[in-house]
Amino acid sequence: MVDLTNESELTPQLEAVGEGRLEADVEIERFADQGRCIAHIDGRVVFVRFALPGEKVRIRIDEPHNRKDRFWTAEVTKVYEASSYRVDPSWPLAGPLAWGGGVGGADLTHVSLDGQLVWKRTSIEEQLRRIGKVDDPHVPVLRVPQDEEAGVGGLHWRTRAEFIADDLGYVSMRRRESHDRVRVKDMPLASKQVLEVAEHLDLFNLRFEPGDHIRITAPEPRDGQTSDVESGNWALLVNHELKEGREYVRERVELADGKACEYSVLASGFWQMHRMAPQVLVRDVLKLAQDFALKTEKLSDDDVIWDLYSGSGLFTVPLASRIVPHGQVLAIEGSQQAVSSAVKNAERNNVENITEIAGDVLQSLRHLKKNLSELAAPKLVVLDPPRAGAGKKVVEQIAQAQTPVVIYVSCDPASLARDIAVFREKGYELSFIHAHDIYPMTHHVETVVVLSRTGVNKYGEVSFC
Ligand SMILES: C[S@@+](CC[C@H](N)C(=O)[O-])C[C@H]1O[C@@H](n2cnc3c(N)ncnc32)[C@H](O)[C@@H]1O
Repeated sequence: MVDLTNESELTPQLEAVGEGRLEADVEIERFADQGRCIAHIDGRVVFVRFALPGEKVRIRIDEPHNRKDRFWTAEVTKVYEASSYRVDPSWPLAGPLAWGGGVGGADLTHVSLDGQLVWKRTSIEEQLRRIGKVDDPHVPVLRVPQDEEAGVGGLHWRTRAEFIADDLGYVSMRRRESHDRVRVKDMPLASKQVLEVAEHLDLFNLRFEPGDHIRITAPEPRDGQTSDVESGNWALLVNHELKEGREYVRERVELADGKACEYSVLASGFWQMHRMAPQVLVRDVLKLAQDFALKTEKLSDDDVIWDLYSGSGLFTVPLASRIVPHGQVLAIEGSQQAVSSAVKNAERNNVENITEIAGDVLQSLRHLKKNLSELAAPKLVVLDPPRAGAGKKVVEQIAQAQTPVVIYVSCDPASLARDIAVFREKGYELSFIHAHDIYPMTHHVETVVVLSRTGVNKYGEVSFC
């Protein structure tokens, strides 16, 4: 540990400020991962929260700070010279601890919406260069329609909001670096529909058992649906058990052709969180499937598509009905409950050309040739893995199946870059990439990529109007 009583251990940059705390004045150098930026103290890297490149700031080093650590982590306490991207925290409670914040969930709350796009673009490009070995990547990051509007400003996008009950049983959130739970009476990232449901339930004044996990799920109403809370299309879950509302909520995704797919989704399960994300991502996948697979004749409408990590069938249903209406979609998903929803969602949309497998993607693909050989040679693979990515072995299975086109939807640029590196080793080229800011106010971002067998149009032009 750094001996705070020993002057020689405190370099000129470091200052002991009482209660075992160390502070320093630093210049912030560049963006790093996890919503942090990089500074240096005496040659040691420090990852700083709530900073921006080019700023001069005072930071407090997180404890414990061991002399032997290769790097430290820290948080801004004071800004001397601000970046042009700095704004007052849009949600102060999620801002720096020193300014009365400390609850998680909005680590870019100090960054303007434009600055957030720059941050995310830089971070994806950096991972692609460093891990994916992609030369000179250009990754446009698109803002979701309506996120910039007055009264929204990057807030109110979560259709699922989660809390914990404090010692008195009130709805609260955990404060970083402590066991404190801070009672909350608002959640600025929650969609307006979630907040309406919270008001209807008087949620922020209810008492739960201390430590209870509380979740509200409330799909954003779409055209033709009532926005009335009385419609009952929402759920209050405590410790994953339904307390009020519905076990399954209805979600409607409007497609570019003016029609819509209807889904029934387990309120406690996975669904794309941003109120517009399902629509934005489905439209992307369909458009990219058309432009990179159908139009290039790599795929015909009677071919096979794999939809891996398929959840409740968000992509499976429109792929089956719009892209291969005379072929088959093989969907593989690990959660049995999500697969049950997906089967019902296919029926709900009158789609019959889907084969669902409940199981681990890698294991299922390994057994495919033996059990379902007619589905073993897909002309298009769509995959949307969890944060850890698909991994080398899954990528190898896709490559072994001689798949000409792959559409990869990713919520983590680092694992995406790792998987892209493997695809490239196996002869695929990055044909298209862009990203959507479906997690404003956080460092998270959703990237959509097309990989095709070498020779297919690199960085092909696709117009998403
Ligand atoms: C990012 S979600 C995507 C779901 C769906 N594509 C959607 O957009 O609604 C990832 C999904 O992968 C599933 N999953 C995670 N690991 C898996 C594995 N090893 N094998 C199969 N499914 C897995 C999760 O249950 C989850 O539904």
